[in-house]
Amino acid sequence: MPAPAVLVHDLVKRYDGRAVVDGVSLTAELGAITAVLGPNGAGKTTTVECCEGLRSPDAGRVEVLGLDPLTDARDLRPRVGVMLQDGGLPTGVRALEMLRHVASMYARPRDVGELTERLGLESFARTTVRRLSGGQRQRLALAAAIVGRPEVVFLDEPSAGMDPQSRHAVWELVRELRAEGVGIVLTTHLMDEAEDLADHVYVVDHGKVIAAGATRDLLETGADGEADRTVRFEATPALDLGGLRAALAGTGVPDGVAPGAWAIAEPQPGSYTLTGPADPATLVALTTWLAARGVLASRVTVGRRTLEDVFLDLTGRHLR
Ligand SMILES: Nc1ncnc2c1ncn2[C@@H]1O[C@H](COP(=O)(O)OP(=O)(O)OP(=O)(O)O)[C@@H](O)[C@H]1O
Repeated sequence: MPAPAVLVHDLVKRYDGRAVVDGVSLTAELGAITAVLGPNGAGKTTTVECCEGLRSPDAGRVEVLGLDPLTDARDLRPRVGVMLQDGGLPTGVRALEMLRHVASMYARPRDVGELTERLGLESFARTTVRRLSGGQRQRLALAAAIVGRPEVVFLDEPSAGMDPQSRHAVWELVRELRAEGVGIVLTTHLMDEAEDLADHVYVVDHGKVIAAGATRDLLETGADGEADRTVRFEATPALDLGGLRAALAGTGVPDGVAPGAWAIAEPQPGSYTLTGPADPATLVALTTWLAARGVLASRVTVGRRTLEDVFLDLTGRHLR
């Protein structure tokens, strides 16, 4: 069996005695998109930089294509593409010149013209890197990361600062790389980016993996491991949750259930979750109770978690 694209086992990285990566383990396969999702400062970039050979771990093991990013750096260089968060590009050269130069360093580069068109680089091809906008720099950095046909690509916040059109062009290209068998690891704090793109997600918080799995499983499984039937809705803040709990008693199972069977929470002002034996009568009871108070709920969903919900359920905090 070929080695996975990336294998991280019990990685620890400390700065000034503080573990900013604290025992992270993850596997990213070839031909798949793996997202490392978490809020700012969670340790995503540090983890990925250890995989890129840019930082040395304090403990744990990191392998890329079965090799050590530090001691096998020379072997890995032509096989791995890296897009750094700040672009990491030389600033004095023109955009297209730089891309051509990078392409010339590889044995079998992609067609620079085609890549330029796909990522909309023509409009700033002759502009020096220093004068590019953040989004333009990101697109150029992506082109430079993949022009050498790498087997593994690391993308750190790939669509940060991009307009929606560029973002979709980037996502499209990333999906194509996957279809070609490339292993893609991306860090992001954008839950829609992870949901739309990733086959596997690792949710990281305070240097630890707090949830991991196939994206679909994470979204469909509740905190208790059963199929998620949590009812979520938004409405005016500070509703009387005791009153709502009483109204819901008697819905949910044929013989009725005790009020205590429902866990009702308002994790953020105006955002509510009802966890319990949801059935069709639950929604009737909920909306009837709200209507009696003149409250119009929005975003009423049943069992449709987003990655934001996953994070909120686990930490009680929003991702951003
Ligand atoms: N060279 C460094 N020296 C000291 N602390 C650092 C260094 N690099 C990162 N940190 C700290 O480590 C923590 C994790 O940073 P990291 O960049 O890995 O997080 P992140 O999840 O990628 O966040 P972001 O999305 O903001 O980049 C942060 O608290 C950061 O301030």
